[in-house]
Amino acid sequence: MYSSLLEAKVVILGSQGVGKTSLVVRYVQKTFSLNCTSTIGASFMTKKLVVDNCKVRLQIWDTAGQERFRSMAPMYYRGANAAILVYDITSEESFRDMNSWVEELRKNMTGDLIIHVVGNKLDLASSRRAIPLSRTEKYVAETLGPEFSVHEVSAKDDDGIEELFLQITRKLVERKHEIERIKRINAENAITLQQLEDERLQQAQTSNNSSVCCGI
Ligand SMILES: Nc1nc2c(ncn2[C@@H]2O[C@H](COP(=O)(O)OP(=O)(O)OP(=O)(O)O)[C@@H](O)[C@H]2O)c(=O)[nH]1
Repeated sequence: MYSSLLEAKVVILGSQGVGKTSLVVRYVQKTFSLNCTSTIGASFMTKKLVVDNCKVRLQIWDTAGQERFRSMAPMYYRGANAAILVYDITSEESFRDMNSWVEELRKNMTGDLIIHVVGNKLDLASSRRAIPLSRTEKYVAETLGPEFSVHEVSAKDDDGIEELFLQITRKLVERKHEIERIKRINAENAITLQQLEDERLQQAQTSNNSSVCCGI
């Protein structure tokens, strides 16, 4: 018997071609393709799992890495409980880009956001590695602090992906009460905003009606 259900939002960010879609598809559908099409805007997949006696439903948002979609990203990371920042271990540029995501999230999100930095394409490490793991670990420790985690994974070889999502889910379950409290506040705020909007529309209608009366 499970104690409860936790619904949480996880967003995947990173530059074009680092393997964000491949990572999500590998985790949720257990498949991999070398011929993925580039993501347009964003899409999401759902994954259900049980961790520490808690049923969890992860809503995983896969965002587009192309520069032309960058300005849309806040729409997708808003309300996220965890973010996976992906770079490609064979690409210096994608590593630098990951840093810009860190800065953007720090500016726009609260400290509650769980952030995991992920170097993908570990299967290419022996032939084409450009970013040593020690460099990422140093960067994360100095920039984000010791509570942030670093992983190297391969969507192609299904290496490290289950472990990545398991670690994130464990943290989400630990913070379950806080996540539910924030959700309740957001829902209440949404109701208040709706009430304000209804009142505004009602007032506008009343004044329209009265101006019609005056005009007669
Ligand atoms: N060797 C190797 N190739 C990978 C791996 N993951 C993804 N790829 C390949 O990298 C390319 C890009 O993968 P995608 O998953 O589309 O990358 P993305 O980050 O979602 O790209 P955008 O949607 O354009 O942002 C594809 O050809 C994948 O097959 C991996 O772990 N190893």
